[in-house]
Amino acid sequence: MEAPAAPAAPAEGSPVPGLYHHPVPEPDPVRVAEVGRRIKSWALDEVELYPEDWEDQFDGFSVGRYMVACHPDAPTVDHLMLATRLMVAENAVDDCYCEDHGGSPIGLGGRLLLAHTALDPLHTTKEYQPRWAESLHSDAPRRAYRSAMEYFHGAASPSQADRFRHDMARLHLGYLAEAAWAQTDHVPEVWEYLAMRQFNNFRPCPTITDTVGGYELPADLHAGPAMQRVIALAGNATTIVNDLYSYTKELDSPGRHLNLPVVIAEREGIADRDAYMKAIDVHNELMHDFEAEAAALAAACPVPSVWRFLRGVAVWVDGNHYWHRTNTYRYSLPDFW
Ligand SMILES: CC(C)=CCC/C(C)=C(\C)COP(=O)(O)OP(=O)(O)O
Repeated sequence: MEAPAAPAAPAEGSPVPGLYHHPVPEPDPVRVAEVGRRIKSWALDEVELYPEDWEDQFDGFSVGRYMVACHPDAPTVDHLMLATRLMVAENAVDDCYCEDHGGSPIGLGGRLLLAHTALDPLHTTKEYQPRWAESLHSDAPRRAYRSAMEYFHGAASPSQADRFRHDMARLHLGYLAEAAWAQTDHVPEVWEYLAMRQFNNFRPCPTITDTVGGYELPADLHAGPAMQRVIALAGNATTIVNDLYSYTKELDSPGRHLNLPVVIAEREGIADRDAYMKAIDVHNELMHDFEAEAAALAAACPVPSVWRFLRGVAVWVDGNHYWHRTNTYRYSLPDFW
């Protein structure tokens, strides 16, 4: 039995002015602490995720607060841990293969494909199978994906696991397009950037909301075009939130890092501030469309698992905004107001 939550002190951080969003209740501090304790033990003892000197960054990521805010309906901390391990593993791949911690666009396709086999296993001959199995222990991203997926399989149905693998393949495709453009120093048109970011996207996180909530949205209801549109709009809004909150972090990082305001400024020839404001408008339109389409789907399909899933996605969207707003260790707003 979990102890009742003490009232949490409100977290700091200001929202992007003019950004359409919904505030969320402060995440249960007892759950946040327990998820934080368990994820550290998993990262250090089970998958040897990071060296000691990355500990501050791991703590600064505040993944416990993130996942508790995004999944308030998780029946237990074990359910929350499914999402938390995957979130940490996804960020390990992004950091170690693509970005901050030794990542590079060069050779990314090979690294991502081999890591993807930790989620979608190789089926091959007896001679080659053991070499592949060993490879899953050979670096931190693969150890993390392998272990997080093993736990996920313990709770997800086959179709929920397959949905997740499909979303991860989409994510890896998005990473590859971003890397290809970085290699050739290409700035895409705004719509092309938005297409890339629909794949290099938070989508794999909200779409596990039913597994984390301990129920299942049946595969055919997930696959319907109206549900697919709702999920895509939600994923796109959450990902533009990341572009807006991480704008200054990305400007400070070496080289040119594409994000929506940067691409709008460059391709539409407008000032940085105006481009940032336009990116806010893009986000707000996506959010309004997401909410309108989700409401229409809920009205057209009065099935309890559909309603709960749509609510779970909406709550994930709000929790994601909360985490970006309050993560002042990682993000700060530009001086545009
Ligand atoms: C957790 C997950 C599935 C992430 C995949 C996509 C991703 C890394 C983001 C949407 C975050 O984008 P970015 O790499 O730009 O993040 P930071 O700005 O470094 O926080």
